[in-house]
Amino acid sequence: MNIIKTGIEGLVEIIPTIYKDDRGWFFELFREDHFRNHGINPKFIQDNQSFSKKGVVRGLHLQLDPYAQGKLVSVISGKVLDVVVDLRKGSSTFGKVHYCTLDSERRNLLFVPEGFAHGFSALEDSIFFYKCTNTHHPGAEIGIRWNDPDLAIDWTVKEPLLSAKDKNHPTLNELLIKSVISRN
Ligand SMILES: Cc1cn([C@H]2C[C@H](O)[C@@H](COP(=O)(O)OP(=O)(O)O[C@H]3O[C@@H](C)C(=O)[C@@H](O)[C@H]3O)O2)c(=O)[nH]c1=O
Repeated sequence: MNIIKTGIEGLVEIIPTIYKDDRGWFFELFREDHFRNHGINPKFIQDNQSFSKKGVVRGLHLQLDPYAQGKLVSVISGKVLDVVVDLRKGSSTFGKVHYCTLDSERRNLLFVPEGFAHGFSALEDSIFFYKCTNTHHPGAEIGIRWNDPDLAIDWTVKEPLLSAKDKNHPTLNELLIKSVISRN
């Protein structure tokens, strides 16, 4: 397992070692001790799976404190473009967007710390799997508009299929003005 730093503190990509033999293959999806060696100590308490048809965009989502969720995200089948935005109060990379393609050949994973908005676009029909450090609290959930002009995220899909909820989120700037999110 190779844990690679991104340009954003605490956000790491994990490249597992895949052991192949005549029966098939094996890999370690999560190792607490390996994460700890990199100064990351997530305590996962919920696992989720979703299936998305090619062209679906889910996001951008986050839960506010005290229900913030760190997420270890991956795909079981298919390929997605995973997108995160650092919205941690006081972060030197506040507002920075990070892209990571997750695919079921490399079986790479992204660990997204608490305080990031998260979303993905399905580049193929994909089963998405993620571990969370907090349980689902709908009352603490907020969303940011997928096509926020300031974030200008390139989801690489032409006409995304979105949930009704995801079509109507405010922009990051609107959330900053209302102090739902603060930079400092
Ligand atoms: C996220 C979630 C949803 N649900 C229910 C609520 C709803 O009826 C149905 C679908 O929910 P959503 O439309 O919010 O699902 P989805 O759009 O897949 O939401 C997810 O998107 C990605 C990008 C994330 O980062 C996740 O944290 C989560 O917000 O599932 C749960 O029961 N538990 C959960 O943990």
